[in-house]
Amino acid sequence: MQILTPHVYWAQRHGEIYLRVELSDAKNLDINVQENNTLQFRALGHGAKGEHEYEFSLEFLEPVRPEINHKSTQRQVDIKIKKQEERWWDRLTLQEKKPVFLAPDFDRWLDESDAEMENEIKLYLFSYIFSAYLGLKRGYLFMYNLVQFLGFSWIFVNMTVRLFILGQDSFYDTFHSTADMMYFCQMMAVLEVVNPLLGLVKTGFFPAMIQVAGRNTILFVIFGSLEEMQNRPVVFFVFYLWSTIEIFRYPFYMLACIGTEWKLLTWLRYSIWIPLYPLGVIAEAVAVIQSLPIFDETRLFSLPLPAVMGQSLSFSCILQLYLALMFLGLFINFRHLYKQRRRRYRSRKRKVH
Ligand SMILES: CCCCCCCCCCCCC[C@@H](O)CC(=O)SCCNC(=O)CCNC(=O)[C@H](O)C(C)(C)COP(=O)(O)OP(=O)(O)OC[C@H]1O[C@@H](n2cnc3c(N)ncnc32)[C@H](O)[C@@H]1OP(=O)(O)O
Repeated sequence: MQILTPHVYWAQRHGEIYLRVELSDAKNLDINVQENNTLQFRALGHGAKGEHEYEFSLEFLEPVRPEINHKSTQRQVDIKIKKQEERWWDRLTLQEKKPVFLAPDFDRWLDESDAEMENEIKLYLFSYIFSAYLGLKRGYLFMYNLVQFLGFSWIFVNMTVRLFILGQDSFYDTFHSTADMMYFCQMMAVLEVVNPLLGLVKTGFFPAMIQVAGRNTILFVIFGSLEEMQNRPVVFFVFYLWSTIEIFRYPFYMLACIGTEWKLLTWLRYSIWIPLYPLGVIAEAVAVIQSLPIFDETRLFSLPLPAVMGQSLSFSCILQLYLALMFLGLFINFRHLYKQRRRRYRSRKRKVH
């Protein structure tokens, strides 16, 4: 079979070369850049001389990257090649005389200043979109933190006022007076697991997951589903410890969203977890332990077992396993928060010197 050369049209930008090969329904494409910076093209297709094998080679003026992007359509083969260095070329090939099969692709053609203008427009658009994204992200995070701050502040103030007015009696109806708001805040807190997954915040996924899953187990499974637990003093201690940290953490994040920092607030965010976290886990553990006999008695959430193994597995067995997990979770998050604290104060010291 006779080997022919197709018509090839070219255009460039600062970073890439575009080739349009006039071959319809091209098959068996073999396109590569060889070590001598030469593009080798071979394909079977329908060109100016009908259905044939067509081939050509082009030695480029300057080095190009070996990887090639190409697409064969019913009408043509489009090839995109990246230049090794982003620079405008005076011509396409090393040889000064233009190969006869090669011509400018006027559909894509731009001269150097037009290409620069195109780059500037792209850059402008990119920075516009990027700053719009940053604005949206900041707005969303600010609103999220504000809503959580207001929610937890409401819980904290409500509990504090009731404690002052009713004294120890307030321990017994914490759940009925604050549970709706706590449900709302803790459901919203699921976004704290989603945010790092979407790359919106730098928080680690696992520490956030442990925090949210841990609290929601206590709130929805232990307190929410067992009426017998709802008027116990342990609810007061759990809710009070949770809201105490959050009324400092969320305003700290809000200020970070607008690029501000209050030293005292930062210190509180990165310090009060040291006593609060272990106390929180102890309070949560007490709640779990108190719920065990209730789950045994009511058989709520018990898992049916095959007849040979007995009637059913009490949910309290799963909660006993969860108790061990809680201390593992405490260890992981304590270490995480300790590292965050060190990172924060070490980087501050470095900036001062
Ligand atoms: C795998 C299955 C697990 C199953 C779970 C079973 C185990 C259960 C164990 C449960 C134990 C939990 C007990 C707990 O519930 C008890 C208590 O809470 S008691 C009260 C005391 N608690 C605390 O002090 C913990 C408070 N919580 C947290 O601090 C966070 O939730 C935590 C994820 C633990 C850590 O926070 P983070 O990693 O986010 O640290 P940073 O604050 O330093 O943030 C890092 C950077 O991200 C930016 N960021 C983060 N979030 C936001 C936001 N919402 N808006 C804006 N910016 C945000 C932040 O500014 C930092 O940026 P930069 O580094 O630039 O400063």
